[in-house]
Amino acid sequence: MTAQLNARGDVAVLVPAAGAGLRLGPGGPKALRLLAGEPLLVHAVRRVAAAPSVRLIIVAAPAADVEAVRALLAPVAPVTVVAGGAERQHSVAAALAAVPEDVGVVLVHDAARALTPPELVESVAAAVRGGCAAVIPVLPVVDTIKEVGSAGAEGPSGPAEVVLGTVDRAVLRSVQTPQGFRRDVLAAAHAAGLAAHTDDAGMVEKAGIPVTCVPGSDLAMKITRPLDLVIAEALLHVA
Ligand SMILES: Nc1ccn([C@@H]2O[C@H](COP(=O)(O)OP(=O)(O)OP(=O)(O)O)[C@@H](O)[C@H]2O)c(=O)n1
Ligand SMILES: C[C@](O)(CO)[C@H](O)COP(=O)(O)O
Repeated sequence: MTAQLNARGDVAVLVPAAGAGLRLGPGGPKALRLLAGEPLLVHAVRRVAAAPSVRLIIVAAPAADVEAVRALLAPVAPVTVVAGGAERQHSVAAALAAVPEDVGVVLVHDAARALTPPELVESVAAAVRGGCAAVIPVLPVVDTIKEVGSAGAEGPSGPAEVVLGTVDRAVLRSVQTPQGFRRDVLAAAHAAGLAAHTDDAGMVEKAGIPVTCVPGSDLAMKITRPLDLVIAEALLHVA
């Protein structure tokens, strides 16, 4: 039975939280690493649960930690916890399988984006409700972006790279979560068994479905590397 948060909400939020966090360094699964004394997953779920549209939350936890994550989240919000998979998209598929048939809007949100404000959850959900099949929050790219290739020779720190070209950043966007979908659209993309993708919108896009952008939030940064934890701690007073 799927735990309900708010019976009047129309949105299920899937929270993939089963990643190892290799880029963050040693210290166990990333979603359980502490930020100001609380696991990232607790920060993330608390903010998702504060969004009025959210009827239920399904967390994909590391398989060995399912019971521990249930106990951890019980005081935070009513959530359903399932075992995640080897890749992010397997974790999302496991959580999607637990969504009841009568939920029409499904959001997928990284536990690693622990400070994402409830307002962003609402704006993505509203865009799906307003008729968009798939919705992603985006930010402009702030650095100059180069395409590189191998120079075919060894440099001081491994194979040397050379610049092949400069990409027009005006047409590029940095993509965040939550990503929102009509439930049938997300389910069809996962059922199609597409090749590996780093985000769900990529799977939907490959299926030929239009993906709509809405403004993202600096607070929805992904905690990926050690410096990101320091930045997130500094942001806590505004997030
Ligand atoms: N098998 C996986 C891999 C990732 N994730 C989740 O997907 C989100 C985004 O992934 P990322 O930030 O890249 O996390 P990790 O895969 O844990 O990081 P790394 O690549 O550094 O190991 C995270 O909330 C992570 O827990 C997941 O549920 N299952
Ligand atoms: C889904 C995502 O957060 C969009 O930016 C991102 O692709 C997930 O991170 P990963 O490092 O690619 O797994």
